[in-house]
Amino acid sequence: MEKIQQRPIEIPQASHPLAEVGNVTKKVRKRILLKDVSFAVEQGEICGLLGPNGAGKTTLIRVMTGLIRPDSGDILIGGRSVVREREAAVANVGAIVESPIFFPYMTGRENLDNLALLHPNLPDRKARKRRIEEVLEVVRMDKRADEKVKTYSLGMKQRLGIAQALLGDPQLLILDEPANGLDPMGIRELRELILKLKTEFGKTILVSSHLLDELQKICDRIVVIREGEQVFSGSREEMIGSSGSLEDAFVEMMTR
Ligand SMILES: Nc1ncnc2c1ncn2[C@@H]1O[C@H](COP(=O)(O)OP(=O)(O)OP(=O)(O)O)[C@@H](O)[C@H]1O
Repeated sequence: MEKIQQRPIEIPQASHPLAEVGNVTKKVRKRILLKDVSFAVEQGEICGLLGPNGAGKTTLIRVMTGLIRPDSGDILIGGRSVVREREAAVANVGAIVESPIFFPYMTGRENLDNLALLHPNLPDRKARKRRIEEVLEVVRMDKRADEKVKTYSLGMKQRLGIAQALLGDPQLLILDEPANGLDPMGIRELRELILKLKTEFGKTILVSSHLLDELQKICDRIVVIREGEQVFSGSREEMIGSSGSLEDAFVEMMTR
């Protein structure tokens, strides 16, 4: 039988990459949603994913979390292939893709209890209970955990979403537009939480947002996509360059 020749996947070199996106292409019917996207996120970094509406950010996140398969290319998380060994690769990922969904008539703790049942590394009740208390404390929801989710503010729901993403103690957190709809206090709390997850808990975080001021405050690395194509990947300083701010650099990049 003739062997199918596969193009080698070119993964950019970084010193300790935790997530490596290599030549990812995704099509739906004839439409190309992602075209040859490649970048790496190093251990302990916060990477901002930017792009105008419809650029393909959520699609990329869905591919990275194994929710949809790329047509070509692959993603390695901690060296495991999302395409070939999906379960092992995504065991190391916690994500909020679009809005986190909870049962509104159950309390925050009850919702986490339900979700913790799905985690292979939380096999017994005692381990689940301990982990739920830990994550509630990390996101500062421990005092409100016994109230029904329907009474929570959007900021509290987002924090509970992050608690859910942390249940399996993943190295990589992927947050798709977590600041959407939050008020200034909620945005500040979210920023402090994301920075705490990096500095105190050593998490690596990929976060998409349209709030460029926020991304400028928290990100080490920036990836920009437009119409499915990666137009930039580099440090925050390289992106800002002489523009003065991430917003100015982004607008210049989009209007070039
Ligand atoms: N299953 C699908 N079938 C066809 N088109 C799709 C599908 N999923 C996404 N798209 C299209 O792909 C493009 C990229 O969508 P995506 O949601 O990834 O963009 P985005 O960068 O996250 O946008 P936004 O900033 O508005 O959230 C959009 O034009 C969208 O309509």
